[in-house]
Amino acid sequence: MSSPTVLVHDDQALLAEAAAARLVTRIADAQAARGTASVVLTGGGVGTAVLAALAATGVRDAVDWGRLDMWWGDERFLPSGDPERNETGARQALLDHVPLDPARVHAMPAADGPDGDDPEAAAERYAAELRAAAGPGDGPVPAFDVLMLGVGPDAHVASLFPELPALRDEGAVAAVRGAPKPPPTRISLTFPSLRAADEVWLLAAGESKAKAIGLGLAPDADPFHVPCAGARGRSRTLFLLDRAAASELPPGTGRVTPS
Ligand SMILES: O=C1O[C@H](COP(=O)(O)O)[C@@H](O)[C@H](O)[C@H]1O
Repeated sequence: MSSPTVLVHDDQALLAEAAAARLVTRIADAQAARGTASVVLTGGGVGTAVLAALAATGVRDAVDWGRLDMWWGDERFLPSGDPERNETGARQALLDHVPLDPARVHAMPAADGPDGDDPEAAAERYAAELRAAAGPGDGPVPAFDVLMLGVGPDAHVASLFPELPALRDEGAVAAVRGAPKPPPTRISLTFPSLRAADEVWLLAAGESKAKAIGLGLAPDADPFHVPCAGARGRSRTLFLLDRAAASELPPGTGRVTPS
């Protein structure tokens, strides 16, 4: 697992634009090297802003959208098209505006999907889809090129909330019940799946995230209590922050301030 690097931008708008530009480069590099790329999307304010920034930038044409797999780190277990679903936000912000191959858009099952209102079965279905896409050298999930995560004020990432059993789930995908943030029922990649990504990017903006980010970067943080401390990429972990979210970093945290 990689140690985090912290990058601080002036505000959320700049953070979203910079992350979008970074994402284009990372996808284009992977496609140049292997012919294909895979990205894991997040819901939440900054995650959706990054997708909207990507849709708005001319350099989006540097991506071969037909050779990109899109996955999700978590989903609110609601009916298809519900405005609270992370998928709905991602489609509106980006996916409806670029020529993706629909077969490579791997949305998590909805509560009115093939498994009905059964999040455990839906989680197992998504795990099977991930397993089927994994390469020979991979584990139970593909080696994603980039996995993005929003960070909640309680330090949750994906739908891994502090002290819930999903944090200790050794499978690839967990059903989550009793989430403190609505809706209570969700589906989430587990820590082992998040850590399969080559690069993990944690995105946070605003003062309400400062404490969680500070705790997540503390050297002795326990991911069971501070989930964002447990999300790390194999090659690289980036904390992409705005100034407000970076206002409570632990003393001695190295940071890069590009703007
Ligand atoms: O519920 C969720 O929240 C987080 C963070 O959202 P934010 O609006 O506070 O940035 C998000 O990353 C996650 O995917 C989502 O399901």
